[in-house]
Amino acid sequence: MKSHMIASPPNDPDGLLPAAGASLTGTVTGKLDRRSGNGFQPGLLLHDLWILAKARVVSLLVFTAAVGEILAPHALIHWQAALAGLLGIALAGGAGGVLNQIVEPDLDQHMRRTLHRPLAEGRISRRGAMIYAILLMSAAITILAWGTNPLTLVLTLAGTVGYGVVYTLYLKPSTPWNIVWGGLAGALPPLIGWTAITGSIAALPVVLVLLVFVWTPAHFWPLAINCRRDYAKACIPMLPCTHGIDRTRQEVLHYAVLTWAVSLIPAFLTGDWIYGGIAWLSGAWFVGMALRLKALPEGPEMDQYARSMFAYSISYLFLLYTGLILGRLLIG
Ligand code: HEM
Ligand SMILES: CC(C)=CCC/C(C)=C/CC/C(C)=C/COP(=O)(O)OP(=O)(O)O
Repeated sequence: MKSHMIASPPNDPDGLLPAAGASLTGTVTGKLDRRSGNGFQPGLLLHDLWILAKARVVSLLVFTAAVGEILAPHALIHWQAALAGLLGIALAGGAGGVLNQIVEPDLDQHMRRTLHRPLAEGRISRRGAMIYAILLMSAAITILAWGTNPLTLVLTLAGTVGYGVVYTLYLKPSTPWNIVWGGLAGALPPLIGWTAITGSIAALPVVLVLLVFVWTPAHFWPLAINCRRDYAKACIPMLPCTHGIDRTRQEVLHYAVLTWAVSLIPAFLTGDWIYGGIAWLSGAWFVGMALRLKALPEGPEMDQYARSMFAYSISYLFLLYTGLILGRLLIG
């Protein structure tokens, strides 16, 4: 199935990758885990369900959907559809995260970032996780069917299936461009938010989808550079493993510039100069980071900087979408 050669991992010299139990979403799991011999702990179960649903990632998905809703005409009048849309996306996004982890416990065990996840450590069974995914998805479908419209329901289902099935099962193990196409699922929420209110598609939310779509590679590949040895060990053909670090840094720069350019389109569409200013400045910083990442010699400093760029990518997307709301509130 794999047509891409994965470089064998060099001896791991770095204290750069997160320590065991210190994944971005797994820090607390690591701590709780050491107490898990003490019988059933509801707090631990709740935390595991939170991790399984990738709740922190989902929170940004929901935020981008909320911005799609706020930008739609007459959002306040349709507040019930707005609420149903956000709840549906949160539940369906969570189901996508659970499906992803049901497929990948073996892979997760090989990566320090993910080895303390509930399925990887066997605290939750595949069957239990599948029941959880079905419950989340059933709730999402019920709420979206009741409170929104068929287009919103179909787009949300496409997001869950696109991430939980197409990306996880087919793209991720087979091509280094997995996240470019897989990112489309995670890019849909601003459009889903818009359709929840209007029931139709328009240019502005499509540009907002394009924005998250082109942002995703520059969001993820710096982390993949940082975690490349673990990806190689797990035989996942991520770009730094198949095409090397230099090519990956070049692609990060391409996508950072593309994201900067696409981020300016909404300013032209809406005439919103507050957003335009925020997009220009925060995008220039992102491109600056990509340039510095490219210039650094390979080694611990570059690995550390790659992780900083990954962290900034999240703040950057949050800033852009906050800028869109600010502009709408202040300029109208
Ligand atoms: C295929 C597309 C994507 C890939 C491969 C990807 C990959 C990742 C990875 C591997 C992490 C680290 C998670 C962890 O350690 O548990 C992460 C974190 C994160 N991602 Fe993405 N991501 C993608 C799309 C998105 C999208 C579309 C959004 C939101 C719009 C997003 C928002 C976030 C956030 C907020 C975090 C931080 C989570 C935390 O702090 O725990 N990602 N991403
Ligand atoms: C509209 C809708 C419902 C969309 C759902 C889409 C969704 C949940 C996208 C999240 C993207 C994400 C967390 C990728 C992680 O990649 P990975 O799985 O390779 O990372 P990992 O190594 O941390 O598991």
